[in-house]
Amino acid sequence: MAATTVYKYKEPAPRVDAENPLESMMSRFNVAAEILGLDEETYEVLKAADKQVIVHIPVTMDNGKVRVFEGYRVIHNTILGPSKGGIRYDKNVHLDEVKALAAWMTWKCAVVDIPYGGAKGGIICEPTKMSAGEIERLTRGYTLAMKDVFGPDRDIPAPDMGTGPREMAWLMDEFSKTVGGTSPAVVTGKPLVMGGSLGRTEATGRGVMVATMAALKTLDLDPHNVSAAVQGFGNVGSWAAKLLSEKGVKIKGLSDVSGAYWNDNGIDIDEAIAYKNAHAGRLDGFQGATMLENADDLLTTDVDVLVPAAVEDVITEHNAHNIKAKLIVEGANGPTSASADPIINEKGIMVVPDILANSGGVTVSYFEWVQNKQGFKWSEKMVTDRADRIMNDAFEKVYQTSRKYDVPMRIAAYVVAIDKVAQTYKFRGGY
Ligand SMILES: NC(=O)C1=CN([C@@H]2O[C@H](COP(=O)(O)OP(=O)(O)OC[C@H]3O[C@@H](n4cnc5c(N)ncnc54)[C@H](O)[C@@H]3O)[C@@H](O)[C@H]2O)C=CC1
Ligand SMILES: O=C(O)CCC(=O)C(=O)O
Repeated sequence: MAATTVYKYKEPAPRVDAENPLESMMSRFNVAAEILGLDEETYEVLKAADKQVIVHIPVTMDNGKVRVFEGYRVIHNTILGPSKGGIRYDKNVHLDEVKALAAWMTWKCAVVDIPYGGAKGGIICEPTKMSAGEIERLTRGYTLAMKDVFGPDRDIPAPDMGTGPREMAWLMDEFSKTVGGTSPAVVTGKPLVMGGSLGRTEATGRGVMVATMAALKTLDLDPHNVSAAVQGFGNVGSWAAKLLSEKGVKIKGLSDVSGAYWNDNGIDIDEAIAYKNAHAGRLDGFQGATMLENADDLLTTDVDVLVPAAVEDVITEHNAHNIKAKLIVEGANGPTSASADPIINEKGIMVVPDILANSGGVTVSYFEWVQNKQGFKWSEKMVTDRADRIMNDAFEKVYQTSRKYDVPMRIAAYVVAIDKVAQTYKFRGGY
C-alpha cells in the first residue's frame, strides 16, 4: 500500500514590503476627489471594488501530486464599459495588490478615453519554476473557475507580469469550450495567428516611449542628449528601452530579477534583448555592461530619465531623496508609493504616472477587441498611428489639467479619470 503523505502546516512567508499599493492608490484618489468636489455617494461608489472573486485551483503537477493554487479576479468598476485588465502570475500576488491594480485599470481606461471599466487578476504561483504543462493546466483551471466572470462584453482579461500570448491562447480556448464556439474577443494579447493584434506585444513599451518624448518636450530636453535607466526587462521594460534608444536616448542602466547592469557609454539594447531571449528571459551573465553591486542603486544612478517597469513600491520615502533623474516615466503599475510623492514633488521631478504612461498596452488591447468583434484585421500602421495619437492626446489633457489645478501630473491623471467616470455615473444613474 502506498504511504500516505502527512499534511504539515507551513506558515506563509510574511510580506517583506511594508507598502500597500491599495493605500497608495486610495491616497491619490482622495486628493483628486477633493479637487473635484466629489459628492459622498459618488465617492463611495467609485472607491470600492464592485466584485472580488477568490478561487482555489487544483492542478496535477508533473510529479503526479495535486497542488492547489489561489487565484483572484477583482472587478473594480464597470461604469464606462466591460471590465478590462491583465492577469498576473507571481509568488507575491496578494488581494490588496489585485484590488489596487483593478482600480488603476478603471482610471487608466478613463484617462485614454476607451470604453472599458477596470479589473485585474492574479494567481499566487512561480511560473519560472513550473513546466509549460503545469502552467497550461493552471491557466485552464483558472479560466473554468472564472467562466461566469469573463466574457467578451463582461470582463476581458489580458497579459500582465508572468503571462503572455501563450497563456492568453489557452484562456481563449478553454473559455470557448464553455460557450461552445470560438470566442476570440474574450481575451486580448493573443498570438497573432488566433486574433491577436499587430502591435500589441510592443504596445505598452511604445506608449512609454511616446509619453517620454512628450514629457521631454515640455522639459525642453533633446532625446539625443538624454540618458536613462530602465528597471525590469520583460515585455514593458525591454520594448521601452529599445524604442527609447531608437529615439536617441542613451540607456545606461538596465535591471531584471537577476540584478542591475550599467554601461556609462550606453547599453546596446538589441544585444541585451538577444541575450535575454537566449537565456530564459534573464540578463545574468550579460557582457555588454557591468553588474551593479546593489541592484536597488539603479534607481538612484545619475541619469535624466528613470523608467521603473517591473513591480510596485520600488520608489519609496527611503530612496526618493536620492533620485537624480529629472523625469520618471512609470512603465510598471504602482512603482512609486504614496509616501514618496511629497519628496519627488519637492525635488521638482516630473512624473508621468502609471495610469497614463503604461496605457498604450490596454489601448492596443482595445483595438484587438474591436478587430475581433469586426472580424477584420487592421494594419500595423493603423494600430500604431491610432495608439500614438491616443497617447499624445491623453498626455496633453493630463498636462493641461496639471497646469489648471497646479498639481503634479499624477494627481492630474486621477482628476481626468475620476471626473470622466463620475460624470458617466451621474448620467447612467440607476444604482
Ligand atoms: N504587459 C503589459 O502589457 C503591461 C504591463 N504593465 C506593468 O508593467 C510591469 C511589468 O510587466 P511586464 O513587462 O508585462 O512583465 P514581465 O513578466 O514581462 O517582466 C517583468 C520584468 O521585471 C523583472 N523584475 C521582477 N522583479 C523585479 C525587481 N524587483 N527588480 C527588477 N526587475 C524585476 C523581471 O525579471 C522581468 O524582466 C508590471 O507592473 C505590469 O503590471 C502595465 C501595463 C501593461
Ligand atoms: O491589455 C490590457 O487589457 C490590460 C493590460 C494591463 O493589465 C495593464 O494595463 O495594467
